[in-house]
Amino acid sequence: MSVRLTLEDVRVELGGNEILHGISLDVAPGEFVTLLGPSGSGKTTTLNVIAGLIRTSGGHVRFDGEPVEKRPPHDRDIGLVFQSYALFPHMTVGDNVGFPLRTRGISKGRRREIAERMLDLVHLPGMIDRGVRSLSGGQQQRVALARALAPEPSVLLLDEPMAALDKQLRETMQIEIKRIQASVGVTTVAVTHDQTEALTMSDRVAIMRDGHVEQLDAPEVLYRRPATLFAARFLGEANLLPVDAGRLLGFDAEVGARAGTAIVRPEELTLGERAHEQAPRIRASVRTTSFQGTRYRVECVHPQLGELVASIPPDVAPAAVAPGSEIEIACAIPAAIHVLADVVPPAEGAGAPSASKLAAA
Ligand SMILES: Nc1ncnc2c1ncn2[C@@H]1O[C@H](COP(=O)(O)OP(=O)(O)OP(=O)(O)O)[C@@H](O)[C@H]1O
Repeated sequence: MSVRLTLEDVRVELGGNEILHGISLDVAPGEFVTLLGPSGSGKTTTLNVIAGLIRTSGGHVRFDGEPVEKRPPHDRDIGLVFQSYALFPHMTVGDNVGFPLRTRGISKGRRREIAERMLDLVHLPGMIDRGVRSLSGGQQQRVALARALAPEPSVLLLDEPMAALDKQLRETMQIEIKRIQASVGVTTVAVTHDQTEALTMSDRVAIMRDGHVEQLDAPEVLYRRPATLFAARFLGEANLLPVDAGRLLGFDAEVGARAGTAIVRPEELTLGERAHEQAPRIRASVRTTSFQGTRYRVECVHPQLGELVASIPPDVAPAAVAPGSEIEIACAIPAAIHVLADVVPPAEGAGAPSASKLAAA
């Protein structure tokens, strides 16, 4: 039932401007791919192209190799879940879930049967006769998902499905959606600008930037081996440190490239006393420390490297990482640091913040 979804060099023009500049994506049957990127990078436009709601000006959209770009939305066999659930408020839960089956001429009895099965799947058993107005936001979102899945679509599209939920509920629903998607095995593309959400739900994440895909990879690969500075900074925090003549500046340690930018994640830095004797180290002064439950996030400043962020296990004495103190920061395994060869670190690296995280837009 689930299909291979392929976008080949897809271009879109809106209002005289090219918005998508050649998007290529290959989503395997049953795979969950999330489009992640800042506001305006083209995530929603890409999703709308797959749904058939926006016309392409070039390239192809294929389901199992078959071009579908000329097919209207209702002829594409797609399930859609939006941020604003778009449930029919005057209908019962069951009628909402069964709605897409009505237009396919499926009998009332059969619709009820399918709706019951779908409501079990989304963990809302016994809710079939409830009015949707009486449901919480999270429950409404489950109904929207049940409705999208009821016709057994070839492709499921999720557009910021969690945006209207509070943080705790969002985290529960991310795991729930992943569970439901995996059990149904439907090819899925989701849009989000929440990196945790992308990491939690997806088999692979496409980082989008200015109407193109910057990198498409498994979350672990994106985090450990980002292909560009943009990808490194968009997903998680990164200390971007210059590498010159094969050595990591400041730490004076040998790394795996002659010149470029080292992507040093906060957890790759630790307190000197916790590292092995030979680990290269620097002295830095602590600017701010925040306790985050499982780690201390320590922001410090080094005269040559600028601002650095280290993630320290929570069992250190708070005084050891107190703001204003001078600490020793070690880089435990310099050889394991990912270096973008021949990529010049951004100018802000010199004496200014080098640890950066693009705010989720
Ligand atoms: N109908 C339109 N006419 C002209 N430009 C448009 C239209 N719709 C979107 N755009 C532009 O296309 C670009 C991509 O928009 P899109 O909504 O796909 O981005 P996005 O990554 O989903 O952003 P967000 O996270 O804010 O939803 C933006 O610069 C936007 O201004």
